[in-house]
Amino acid sequence: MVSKGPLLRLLTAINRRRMKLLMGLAFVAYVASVWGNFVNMRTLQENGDQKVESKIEEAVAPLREKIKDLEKRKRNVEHWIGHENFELINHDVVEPLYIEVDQIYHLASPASPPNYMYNPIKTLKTNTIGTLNMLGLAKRVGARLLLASTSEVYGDPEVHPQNEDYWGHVNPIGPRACYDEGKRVAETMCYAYMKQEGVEVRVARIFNTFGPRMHMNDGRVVSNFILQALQGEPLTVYGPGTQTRAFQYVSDLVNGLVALMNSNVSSPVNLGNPEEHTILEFAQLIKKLVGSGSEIQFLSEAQDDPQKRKPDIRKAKLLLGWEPVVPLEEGLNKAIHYFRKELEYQANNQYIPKPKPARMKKGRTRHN
Ligand SMILES: O=c1ccn([C@@H]2O[C@H](COP(=O)(O)OP(=O)(O)O[C@H]3OC[C@@H](O)[C@H](O)[C@H]3O)[C@@H](O)[C@H]2O)c(=O)[nH]1
Repeated sequence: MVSKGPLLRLLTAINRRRMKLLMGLAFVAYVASVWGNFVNMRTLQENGDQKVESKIEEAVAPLREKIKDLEKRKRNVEHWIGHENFELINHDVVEPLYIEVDQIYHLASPASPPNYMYNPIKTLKTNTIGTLNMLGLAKRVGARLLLASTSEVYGDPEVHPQNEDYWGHVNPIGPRACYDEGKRVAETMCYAYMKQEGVEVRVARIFNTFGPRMHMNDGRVVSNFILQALQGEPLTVYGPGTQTRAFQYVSDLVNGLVALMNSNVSSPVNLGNPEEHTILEFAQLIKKLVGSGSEIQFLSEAQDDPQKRKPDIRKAKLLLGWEPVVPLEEGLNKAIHYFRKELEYQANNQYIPKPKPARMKKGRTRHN
């Protein structure tokens, strides 16, 4: 999810050859995580079905779907492919990377709770070994590194709204810990490299963000509710829906990341929209904007789900001159439009297994 404006402005401002590699690296994150999921899926399918020959076709079908997912993710950057200053590199940040860059936007990591919990060890490796590799690269080539940290470093907060001085309230062995603690130690690594090696670091604590080009299976609340509302399915609220979140539109986030990268602020900065809603209010708003007759269904509460979250963005306003400008409903309408198109795209590009030909046995047709 990128906004053309600030990135293109940036392209012209910085050495073109090196910038090209930076752009590639920025997308490594996302390609690596999709690729990781693809490989996991392949391993699971191979292990689960190897004994039963007749099940192979069945096992391969979801894999084919996954390959299509990978292609779909490539659609997120297709408008950049062919641009003279853009290069897409397929690389897992858990492995060292040797390239020449000026700036590194280190965005690698799944960010959706069901995705980062799906393979917690890989989430930990990406945020720990991956961050060490990116810091090592920054040190070697003298690049500045921006870490995409998260509001989840505040855990289930006891301070509201959350400002950057708050140390957080995280369960270190809970289901979210792979991400929360992974990002916390990633921040620690940034400041160790800054103090010991003089690496220039920027740390953005990103609050809930949404927008076009999210994955249909992302699993976070915005995409879930919109897709459910568009398909007339119940909107699944976890727990009573009294927990709160504040959602920012993706272009605001991108502007904030670019402003932070090019600032002289090395301490962590919250980037988020402080307009806070309960999840139940949010479900009702999405139903209204979609014009959907879907029910609201209450499911059991997610373990360690933060009960309140709202960014204090005074620091970003003061030091970066940044604040979100896209109103929630305007952003949601853009996301609704995108997901409507994605559903149409999916309907027209589905993998449909070929029907098996009917076999003849003793003169009569047998259907399998
Ligand atoms: O279908 C759903 C999905 C989610 N929810 C609830 O909606 C709230 C928001 O859930 P999301 O999964 O969208 O995201 P969370 O706020 O839990 O985590 C996010 O925090 C900020 C970022 O760093 C990450 O994008 C992500 O970890 C939670 O209370 C969750 O329980 C539902 O009620 N129904």
